[in-house]
Formats: sequence, C-alpha cells, structure tokens
Amino acid sequence: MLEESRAYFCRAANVLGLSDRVRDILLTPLRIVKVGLITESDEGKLIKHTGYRVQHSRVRGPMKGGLRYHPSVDEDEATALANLMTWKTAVVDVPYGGAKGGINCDPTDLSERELNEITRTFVGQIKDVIGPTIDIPAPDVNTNAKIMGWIMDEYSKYAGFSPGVVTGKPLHLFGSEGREEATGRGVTIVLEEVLRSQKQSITDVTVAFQGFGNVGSFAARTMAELGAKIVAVGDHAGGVSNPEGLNIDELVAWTARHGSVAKFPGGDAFESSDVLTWDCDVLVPAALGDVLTKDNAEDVRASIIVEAANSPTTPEADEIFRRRGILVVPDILANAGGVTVSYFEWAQNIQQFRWELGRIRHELSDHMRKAYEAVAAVAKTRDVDLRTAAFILAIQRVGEAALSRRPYAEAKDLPR
Ligand SMILES: NC(=O)C1=CN([C@@H]2O[C@H](COP(=O)(O)OP(=O)(O)OC[C@H]3O[C@@H](n4cnc5c(N)ncnc54)[C@H](OP(=O)(O)O)[C@@H]3O)[C@@H](O)[C@H]2O)C=CC1
Ligand SMILES: O=C(O)CCC(=O)C(=O)O
Repeated sequence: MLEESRAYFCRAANVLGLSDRVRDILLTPLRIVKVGLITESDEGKLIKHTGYRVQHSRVRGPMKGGLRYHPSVDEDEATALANLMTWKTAVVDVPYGGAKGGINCDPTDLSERELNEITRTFVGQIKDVIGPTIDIPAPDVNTNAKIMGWIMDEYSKYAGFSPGVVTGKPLHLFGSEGREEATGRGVTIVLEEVLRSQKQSITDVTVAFQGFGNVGSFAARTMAELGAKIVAVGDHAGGVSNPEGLNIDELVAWTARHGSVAKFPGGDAFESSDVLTWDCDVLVPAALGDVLTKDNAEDVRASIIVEAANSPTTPEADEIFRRRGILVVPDILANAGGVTVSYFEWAQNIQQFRWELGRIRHELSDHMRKAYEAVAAVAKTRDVDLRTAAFILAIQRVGEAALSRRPYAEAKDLPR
C-alpha cells in the first residue's frame, strides 16, 4: 500500500515536474511511533499488541487521521494511510496535516473490557505526541464513537479536560451532530456532482457496495434517500442483492441485529467477493484497501467507481480502468466528508459551542462541492484523471504552505 500511495503521488509529481529532492521532502513522514501494548485478558493472562501512529505532515496544521483496529495494521499500512491524509485534508482545504494509526488486533476476539484497556494503554503510550494542536485521532475501521470517548477520557487524565484531542466522539461527550454519517454523506454528495457533470441524475443509477459499516451504510442510506437503486451489498460474511433495489433501512436494522448483511431476507444471497464485478452503474468499495487489482479490474462492470474506502485500487487496476473508460473518483476526494466534519467537531470543541445538524450538513455539502469543482477544474486544465488532479491540487496547497514554513522555506523548488 505504501508503494501504491507513492506511485499515485509520483504521477502528479511528474505532471508538476517536481525534483527528487522535493518528492523526498513531501513524502517523508515527520514521525513514526510504534508501541508495545501489554494488558491483561479477562482470564488474567498477559496479552500483547502493537500500536502505531504515523504522523506524516504538519505543514498545513495539526496532524489528523483515524485509528484502525485490524490484523492488517502495520507500519507500512499506517504510513501509506497517513500520507493519504495529508493530501486529503489539503483537497478539502481543512487546516490540518495528515496522520493515521491503529492497533494490530482482531477486535472480534476481544471483550469490551479488554478493548477499553488496550485503548487506554495505547493513549498512555502516545499521549506526548497527540493533542488538540498536535495530532487529533478519529474513527476508522473497527473503531467508533465509544472508543473515541475512551481516548478523550484517558488523555484528559494526563492533560486536563481536552475534548479537542479526538473527533468522532459520542454526542454526550462533545462529539458533533452529523459526524457519524459524514463520510458516507460526503461520498453521496461527490457522486451527485460527478453525475451532474455527466448530465445524469442519481435517480438514474444502480449502485453496488462492498462494505456496510459506518461509511458504506451511510453512503447507501443517503444515496437511496435521493432515489438511487442499491442493487447489491457485500460484507465480510456474504452478500445480498435485489435488482429492484434493497430496502436500506431494513438492511441497516438487520445488520445491527445479525452483525452482517448475509442472509438478509429482502434479497438474494451471493458470494461476497462477487460484489466488485456486479452488474451496476456505480461501484462503491467501502471496506478495506487493495480490493480492485489487475486480477479483477477487467471484470468490473460499473462505469463509475467511487472510492469510499481508502486505497481500494492498485495502480495496475487504476490503469486498466483508465484504458476501459471507467471513471474513478479517488479516495482523497470521495471519502473526505469524514475529516471535514471532524474539523467542524474540533472547531466546536475549541469554541465550546455547538452547531446544529442543519448547519453541519450545509457546510459539509459546501466543502465537498467546492472540493469536487476544484479537482474537476485541475483535471480539465491539465487533461488528467481525477486522482492525478486531486493529488496535483493537494501537492500545490501543501507546497505553498511549506514555502512559508521552516524547515522547508529554503526549498525554492517546492510547487507553488
Ligand atoms: N470511518 C470514517 O469516517 C472513514 C473511513 N474511511 C475508510 O472507509 C473504509 C470503511 O471504514 P468504516 O466504514 O469506518 O469501517 P467499519 O469497520 O465501520 O466497516 C468496515 C466494513 O467493511 C467490511 N469488510 C471488512 N473486511 C471485508 C472483506 N474482506 N470483504 C468485504 N467486506 C469487508 C466490514 O464487514 P464485516 O463487518 O462483515 O467485517 C464492514 O462492513 C475504510 O477503508 C476506511 O479507511 C475513510 C474515511 C473516513
Ligand atoms: O475524521 C478524521 O479525522 C479522519 C478520518 C479518516 O481516517 C480518513 O479520512 O481516512
């Protein structure tokens, strides 16, 4: 994944004519933290996990990005995702740099007490490198508002009451209206803009989803509300389809009760891996990375792919989609709604003020539409695909800020 994120960066860097020296400056993470976490299991045995926080860039503000609890978490994955956060925050023009992290664990094997202990131990280990003006974690795969609340509580024991140290918190612990739905809602807003640019409407399209967690379920819900037909959804345990459109509210309720979309009675069951090649207009990968590869890219039948997940497409698959005329809406634009509302949450925490849901949704919509317009304009002027355009825009914004900040100010060849 690390090589892939660098490959996408380099595609834009080639268009901008960046020197190797500047590429090095912009790609090198500021700090990589790896910590051992020793806790006690419910049976009284010692359990060991490894936690990571990679802080990529603070050029445009405090570092920002989620925490993932998954067996795939390692230094490379966290570094790649931290790097993406730097470009994502620049694309939506929120005042942050980029970071990412997590714990290498399988949360399905852990009780709530064990998860709480591991999270608090992690906070104790990284407390000196996070903070409301330093680095602000948020939810990602297998983490949620409850875990963010534990992080705030634990950090506040060391630093005093600090709601702004983490976003995606529960509402009663100074979270924000609209954060839980934000990434999925943002995906829908960007899809609407893409379709508008093609003189199509969201009511005309059929959509297939891989992943029905936080991002997938809220994206499906908001698309269905606007009239899109969600024809297939797959998760880890299985898939469910209905050519007339799945009832998404019922599917959400089913998943909450059964832990998976599998066996949902409102559709037909299928093998979950088939969802990526489903017969639909729009494919939304909303689970893990590297799922669209050279091995399945030729079989994808959608004409638009909206990357709700981070890094779902390998560069080889991306090239195949380009050749086949499939439009890919890149992660650093498509899923940036989450970090945008995280920014609103952090701003509310700092101001000790609350915004209403209507204001959050309006501001989110405004930010996402402006980001799409800016990326589409670069794509047109430079005659490049949307991903390269998003990277160009982000690299220029980060480069411009870096020029005025030490230790980069002397690097006269940074992009303007
Ligand atoms: N949360 C956020 O605000 C943001 C998240 N993202 C990205 O969106 C993606 C999803 O994150 P999020 O929704 O928060 O995570 P969740 O943990 O809420 O949901 C993950 C979903 O992916 C599914 N999944 C996991 N493994 C597989 C697999 N092998 N095949 C099919 N489905 C699978 C899970 O299914 P099951 O439950 O069956 O395991 C679940 O439906 C990630 O790439 C994340 O980085 C990006 C921006 C912000
Ligand atoms: O809300 C945030 O701060 C970051 C969310 C995230 O991890 C992401 O956008 O990938």
